[in-house]
Amino acid sequence: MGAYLQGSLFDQADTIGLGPLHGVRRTELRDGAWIDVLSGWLSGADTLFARLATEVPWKAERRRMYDRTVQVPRLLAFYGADDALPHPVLAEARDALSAHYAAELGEPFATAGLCYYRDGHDSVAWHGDRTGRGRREDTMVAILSVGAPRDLLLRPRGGGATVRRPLGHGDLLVMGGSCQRTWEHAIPKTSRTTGPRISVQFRPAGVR
Ligand SMILES: O=C(O)CCC(=O)C(=O)O
Ligand SMILES: [Fe+2]
Repeated sequence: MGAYLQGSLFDQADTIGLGPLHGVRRTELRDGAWIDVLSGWLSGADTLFARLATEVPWKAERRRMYDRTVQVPRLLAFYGADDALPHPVLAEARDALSAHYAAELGEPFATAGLCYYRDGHDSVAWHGDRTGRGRREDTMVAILSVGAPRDLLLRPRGGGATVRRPLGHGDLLVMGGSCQRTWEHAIPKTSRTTGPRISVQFRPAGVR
């Protein structure tokens, strides 16, 4: 609670709305991967966090790990290309991203995956989004983060220095190029006191 209230000092706007995308800054990573970052793209992010936290039909999933099933350490929701998103600003965000990256991506963002990290025990382990075409082809995954910041870590698959970007309060990070094939990303657990965070990942059709 303390951390969440402290966080909200950074974003006291009540009105939920998106800024322009032209301030996005690209960082080239090795091996044909890159990330684009825009801090505070969405204003009213803490208000949106509260709406999503209560209104999204969150699912706690279990996954098979070798010979046992384990609880996935975050809550999940998935919206396919034809599903209505849980807040109109998310459709606006998806469409703005599709327009901004149209020439480079060659197709629109279509689906939205949502993750809810309730506290520092929630996390996502090192992975690439490689279930679909991201395994073979360059693509993009755009992440909009609301609520308290958590560190997104990226590291090259072949070994090398880790890149760390704290994301929360309406920040945008886009992973592009070969990022899902040649790099991995994670949201590590943290023992620091941290408020809850929700991330929204926009992906083209056939990328997971
Ligand atoms: O929460 C995030 O920012 C990352 C989530 C993620 O990597 C995924 O769901 O594939
Ligand atoms: Fe991912």
